Amino acid sequence: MKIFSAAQLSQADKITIEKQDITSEALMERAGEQVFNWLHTHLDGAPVTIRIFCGIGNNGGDGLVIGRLLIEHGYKVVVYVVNFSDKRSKNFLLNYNKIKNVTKDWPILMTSQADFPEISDEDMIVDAIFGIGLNRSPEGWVRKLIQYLNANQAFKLSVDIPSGLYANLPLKDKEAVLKADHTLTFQTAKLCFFLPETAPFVSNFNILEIGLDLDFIKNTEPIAQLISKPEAQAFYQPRNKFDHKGTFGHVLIVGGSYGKIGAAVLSTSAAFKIGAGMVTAFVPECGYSILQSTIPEAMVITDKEEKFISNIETDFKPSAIAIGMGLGKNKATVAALKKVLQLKDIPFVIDADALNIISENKSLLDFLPSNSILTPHPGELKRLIGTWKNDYDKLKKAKKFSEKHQVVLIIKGAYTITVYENKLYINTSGNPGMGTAGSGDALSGVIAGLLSQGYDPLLASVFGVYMHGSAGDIATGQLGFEAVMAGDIVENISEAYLELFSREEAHEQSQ
Ligand SMILES: NC(=O)C1=CN([C@@H]2O[C@H](COP(=O)(O)OP(=O)(O)OC[C@H]3O[C@@H](n4cnc5c(N)ncnc54)[C@H](OP(=O)(O)O)[C@@H]3O)[C@@H](O)[C@H]2O)[C@@H](O)CC1
Ligand SMILES: [K+]
Repeated sequence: MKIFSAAQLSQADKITIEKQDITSEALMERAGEQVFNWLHTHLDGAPVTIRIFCGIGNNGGDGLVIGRLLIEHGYKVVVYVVNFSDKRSKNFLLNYNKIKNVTKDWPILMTSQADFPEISDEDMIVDAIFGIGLNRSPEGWVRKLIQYLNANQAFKLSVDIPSGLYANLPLKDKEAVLKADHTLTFQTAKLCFFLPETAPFVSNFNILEIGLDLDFIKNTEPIAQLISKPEAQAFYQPRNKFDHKGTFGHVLIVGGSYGKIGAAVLSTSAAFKIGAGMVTAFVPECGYSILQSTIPEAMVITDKEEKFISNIETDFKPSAIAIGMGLGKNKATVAALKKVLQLKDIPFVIDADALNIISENKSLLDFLPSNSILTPHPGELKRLIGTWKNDYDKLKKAKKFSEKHQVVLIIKGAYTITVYENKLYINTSGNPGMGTAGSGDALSGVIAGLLSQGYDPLLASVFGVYMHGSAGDIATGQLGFEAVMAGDIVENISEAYLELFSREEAHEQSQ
C-alpha cells in the first residue's frame, strides 16, 4: 500500500471531488460515515458518553459528522469546538449548522483552560482537533487541552491522525501530541505512524477507505510503500515442476568466531528454511563439529584458524553470500572481508560485525559490490551514516548513503524500513518478541536464501524482511513474546510460507 504525504493527500482530495463530480462536503460525509460505522460496529449501542473534541478545520468537520451520525443512532454524545482560531473551514461550518438538526444541545465552545470539561474514565474521547493540516506546534491552552486529555484514562480515538502529529514532518513538541489508544486514518496510513519517535502516539490503527481517485493513487509516486501480506504474496516467486536444487542456488554463510558459532548455525538453517538449494557455512575450525552435528544438511568449510576467520576461500562459486554474523573483528578477519568483497557477480548480505568492520574502516565502502544488502540495527546504522537529528533526518541520510554506495539498506526496528536509493519500504510483520539474540542472524540467512533462488536484491530484502517478521509472529502466537528465541523464528519460516497463502486476511495493523 502506498503512503502519501499530507500535500499529496490534499491534492487527492481535490482531484477526487473534480473527477467524481461530488462536493467536498460529500467527501467529508463519506469520511465521517466510515468512522461512525467503525464505532457503531464496536460499540453496538453501548451507553458510553462519547466526547468529541473538534477543531475548526476539516478534521473538526469530520468530528461534527461523526457526532451527528452517533446522535442520530441514539448515542450519548457531547460535542466541543476547540476554538483556537476564527478561520473556520467551509465544511466545518456546513456541518456545524447540520448538527443543529439532530440535537438541541449546541456544541460547547472552548476558548480557554476554564472550559475544560470533567471527563470520567468510562467516557470515550474522540480527537478531531487537528488533522493533516497541522502546520505548527499547538500552543497555549490548546496544548494544555491535549495534555489534559492525555492525563485522562478515558479511551482516546483519533480521527485521521493523533492531533499534534505531522503526517510526514519531524515533531517539534512531544508534549503537544495527543496519545491515542486507537487511530482511524483515511485512505492511507501516514509515514509518522511507523517511525520510532512518533509511532508511540498512534498505537493501533485502521485504514478507512474513503474512495479517493484511483488513478491518482495508481499514478502518483508515494513517499513510502507499506509491505503487508498482499504485497508479500505478489513478491513470491513460485517454483516450477522441473526446478532442482541447482536452480535454488548455493548460499555461502560466512560467520562465527569462538563463542559465537551459534550465529552461523542460525543463518545457515534460515537459508535452508527459506528455500536455498544448498548451504555451505564457512566458519573457524572450532565451529566444525557444531555445524555438522546441528545441521547435517549443511556443508562446512573451516578456516585454518581455530577461533576466527582469516581467509575466505571456497572451491565453488556461491550464488549468494551472507557475511558478518558472530564474525568478530580480528585484524585478519578485516583483511579477509576486504578480499572477499572483491569477488565479482555475487550478491552479498552484509551484517553485524562485517558492518562494524566497515564502519571502522570506511575505505572498505568503496569495495562494496553494487546492490549489496546491509542490515544494520540502530547502533550499527549510526556508525555507518553518522548521527541524526530526528527520524526524517535519519531517512534522508540513509537514502543518501544508499544512492552514494548503490546498496540496499535495511534499517531494523519495530517497523523495519528497507531503503533503496530514494525509496522506502516499510514492513508491517513482526513483533517485540523478536528482539532476541540471533534474530538478525536468521534475517541474514533468509535474505541470502532468497538471493540464491533468484530474487533480486531489493525483492529479497523486502520479501525476506516480511517473511522473517511473519515467522516471528507465528512463533510469538505459539510461545508468547518473552519465550521466543531466534531458533523459533527459523523453525516457523515454513509456517510463514503456508500462512502467506492462507485465506483469512489480517485487517488490523498494530505496532
Ligand atoms: N485529504 C483528504 O483526503 C480528506 C481529508 N479530510 C479531513 O481533513 C483534514 C485536514 O483538514 P484541514 O486541511 O482543514 O486541516 P486541519 O488539520 O483540520 O487543521 C485546520 C487548520 O488549523 C490551522 N492550524 C494548523 N496548525 C495549527 C496550530 N498548531 N495551532 C492553531 N491552528 C493551527 C491551520 O490553518 P491556519 O491557521 O494555518 O490558516 C489548518 O488549516 C484531514 O486530516 C481529514 O481529517 C476528510 O474530511 C476528507 C478527505
Ligand atoms: K485528529
